Amino acid sequence: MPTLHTLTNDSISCPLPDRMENVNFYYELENQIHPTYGLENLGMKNLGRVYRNLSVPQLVEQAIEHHEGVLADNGALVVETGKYTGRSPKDKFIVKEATSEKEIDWNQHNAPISEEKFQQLYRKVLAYVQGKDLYIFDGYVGSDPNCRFGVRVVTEIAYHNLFAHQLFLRPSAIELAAHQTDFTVIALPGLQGDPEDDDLNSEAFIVLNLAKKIVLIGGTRYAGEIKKSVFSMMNYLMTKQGVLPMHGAANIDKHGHTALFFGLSGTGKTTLSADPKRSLIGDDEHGWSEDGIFNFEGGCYAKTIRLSAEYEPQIWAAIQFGTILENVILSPDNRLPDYDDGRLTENTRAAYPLRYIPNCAVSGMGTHPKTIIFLTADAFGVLPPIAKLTTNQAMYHFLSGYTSKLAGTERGITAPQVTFSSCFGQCFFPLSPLVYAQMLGERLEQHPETSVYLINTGWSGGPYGVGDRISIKHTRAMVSAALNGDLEEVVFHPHPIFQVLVPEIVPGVPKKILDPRQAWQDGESYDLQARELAHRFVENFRQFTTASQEIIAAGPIWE
Ligand SMILES: Nc1ncnc2c1ncn2[C@@H]1O[C@H](COP(=O)(O)OP(=O)(O)O)[C@@H](O)[C@H]1O
Ligand SMILES: C=C(OP(=O)(O)O)C(=O)O
Ligand SMILES: [Mn+2]
Repeated sequence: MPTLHTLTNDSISCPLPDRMENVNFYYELENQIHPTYGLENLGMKNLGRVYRNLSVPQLVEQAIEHHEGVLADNGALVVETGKYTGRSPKDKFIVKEATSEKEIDWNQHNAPISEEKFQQLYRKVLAYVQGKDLYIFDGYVGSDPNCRFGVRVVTEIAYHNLFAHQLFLRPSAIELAAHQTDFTVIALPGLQGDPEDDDLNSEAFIVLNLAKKIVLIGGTRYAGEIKKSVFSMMNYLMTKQGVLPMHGAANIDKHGHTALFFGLSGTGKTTLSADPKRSLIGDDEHGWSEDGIFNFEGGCYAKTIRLSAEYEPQIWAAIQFGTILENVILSPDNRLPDYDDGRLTENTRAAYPLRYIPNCAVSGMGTHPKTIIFLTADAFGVLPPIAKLTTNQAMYHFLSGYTSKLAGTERGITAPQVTFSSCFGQCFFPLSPLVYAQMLGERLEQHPETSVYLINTGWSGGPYGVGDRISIKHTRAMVSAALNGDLEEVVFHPHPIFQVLVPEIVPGVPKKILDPRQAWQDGESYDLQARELAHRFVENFRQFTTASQEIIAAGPIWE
């Protein structure tokens, strides 16, 4: 009996014997049975089966058939990513060629690789895929129809294709038939690079070729690399369209007021933007154009460590059939996820489409933001949990990007590590932070009604190890107050060191928490720690030699 998937001779319009002499016919026939969907244009030959835009159930079936994962009792597909359970920034490279050489801000985040080494790696890719089954996802990034790019994601494993299907924008049948690729991601976790021969840092590689519009990923199964390399590509391409690309979440209320939440990984973009009182536009990557803001993606990638139905009910409920759970441990008793188990990593993740969040903004678009929130996880525990920023302070803090890298998201980070990450995500931005900062400045000038807040979702009452992480409950109360106008009548006082404006009261938040000095047992230790952080801010800001005096003066007072 033929299996469901096998085409029989009967299903081919012309029976074989009459066309035996026609060599082309065999090619066509082969192509009908095993279509390659244009992969030969990438130089890929002698492939196995190529699947394009399979449905969610088909991809889940394939993943299970190939032992990539198992189903949890809540319906999610649970996979393990092996050695790499987070992003590996040291393994990311940008090909240095005539154009990128001039445009890219070459620094520790944007490391170069030669064109020659890229070609060599590409030849390895072509050799590696021979005889292999591959999955294609053809879709889009950019929810604004005027600002979208066709993306093709070619993957070796089914769950990576499901990830692309859930995270990016899916085409309708008509769009799929006319799909054009603007850039391509090829993810082959089984292909390991050779650090010496290929000029890499390890066996893992994420190589962006901006000129050829190709991303090569190998040696790592962590799906976040697919998402964030597409983001890096967007952060390069969008500026050319006059769109400010942003590492931030967005949601909108019923009056059409949009809020943006900038923040480095782990600071709370996904958690706080999923708010039952507001419609989620997107949890991670947006563009700000002349018309308003729009999501680049069509799905979310939430952290699930210690996830609770009480504090993150929407994310909890989004974990269902079609969702991918990465590195989450299943309880052997009931096959339900044990979100408290960080045995494989602290960076356990759930990937699901936006529409799994009730009341989401399906268009993925919003108005010009009324409120902008910069999220920071302060491991020193000295920044106020909420403060209002003047425009110059907003520019200062956007360029500084002070926060902590939290455990797990990046390889090698096991405890909060203080960092200054410009634009709250410097590792994803190929151009100089000044380019993005200038675009933000222009927008803030055009929209003077926009309020900007700095919210510390990190520590309070002492540094990491001594103080506690501010509770989600209190942070949510502060976010709500900032978004629903509750703070408009409140009196603000400038912080003596950081100068940012601290509100006297926030409904639902104890006064003691609002003043960070009061939250510490010993005020003098607080002052010392706060001054140390202020010093770091000032030292870090020295790199921005072209920033205006007003912006420089908006930073913390150190002497
Ligand atoms: N006060 C807080 N605000 C936001 N998130 C918090 C807070 N305290 C703890 N968390 C936890 O921190 C993590 C924030 O992660 P996430 O929202 O995914 O960050 P991002 O999307 O910015 O990478 C979640 O695991 C959340 O449960
Ligand atoms: C996927 C990531 O994004 P975030 O943690 O910002 O949600 C990441 O940084 O790897
Ligand atoms: Mn997130």
